[in-house]
Amino acid sequence: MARSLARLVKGFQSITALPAVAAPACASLRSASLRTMAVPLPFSSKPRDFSLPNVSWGPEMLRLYEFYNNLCERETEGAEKRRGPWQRLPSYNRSLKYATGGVYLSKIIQSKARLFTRNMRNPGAAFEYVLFVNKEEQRCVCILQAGHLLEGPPGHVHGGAIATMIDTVTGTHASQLCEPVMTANLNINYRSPIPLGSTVLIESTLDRKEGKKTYISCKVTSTDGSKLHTEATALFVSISISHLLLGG
Ligand SMILES: CCCCCCCCCCCCCCCC(=O)SCCNC(=O)CCNC(=O)[C@H](O)C(C)(C)COP(=O)(O)OP(=O)(O)OC[C@H]1O[C@@H](n2cnc3c(N)ncnc32)[C@H](O)[C@@H]1OP(=O)(O)O
Repeated sequence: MARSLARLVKGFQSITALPAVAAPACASLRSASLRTMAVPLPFSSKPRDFSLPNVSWGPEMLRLYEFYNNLCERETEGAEKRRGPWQRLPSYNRSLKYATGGVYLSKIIQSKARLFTRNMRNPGAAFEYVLFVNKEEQRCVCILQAGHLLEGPPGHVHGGAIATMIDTVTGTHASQLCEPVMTANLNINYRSPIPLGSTVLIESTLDRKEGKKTYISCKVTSTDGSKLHTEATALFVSISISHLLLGG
């Protein structure tokens, strides 16, 4: 048990320590790099980074991706590239594979476990999103393109899917500030429906930290900011990895 705990902690550390990175800009995406980044090699040993553009991304998703991706690099006077204020967060669809030898879950469950928001094989069918974090401003921005399988009310995104994305964005933001954390409380006000297939912005800001507690606010808007779709507040509580293993 102690050995598997150590393996799990090491695994989680390696996942959360994965560097946030800037990716190539969109101009080149339409050509060679889109092909190489979007389509995972069938037998690649590298995990696929789901936050990179793929063929399903529409023009608005690509435009915003390019906008924030450009902010990930700052050009100095000597035309040198330096790290900018924003960082793109890579996103993978499984954590257990890299985290543990599998003591507390059956091998079958463990081998099949996938991150809820990254479990669709068809690009564009459900959650297409990329997160950028600005550590100086303690802000996080997610660009979401909501696919046709997320329908709730006819032609619009399901409230549970919106809640999932808010939890994902605020949770990722909180774990950037003080990892690991779990959602203790999530309050959501749905203000206007999100059309299926549309691209929206999900912005998360740190309200305050009090010991083990991290309070975060979040809003979902149209990409030009003119329409407020959803507002939320969330509380995250810092946990130890054994909390997950021993069932809280
Ligand atoms: C792990 C790393 C993975 C990395 C891989 C990356 C993967 C890619 C990222 C994707 C990101 C997805 C992010 C999804 C994040 C989830 O969805 S998590 C899943 C949903 N959440 C849960 O299942 C949590 C279930 N609840 C629990 O486990 C426990 O209740 C909690 C939340 C950990 C709290 O534990 P606890 O023992 O009650 O904590 P305790 O020390 O008693 O309380 C601490 C403080 O919090 C307060 N508090 C606790 N609960 C509440 C509450 N509900 N309301 C108000 N206050 C509360 C207490 O009053 C206390 O306050 P103070 O007395 O200190 O002032």
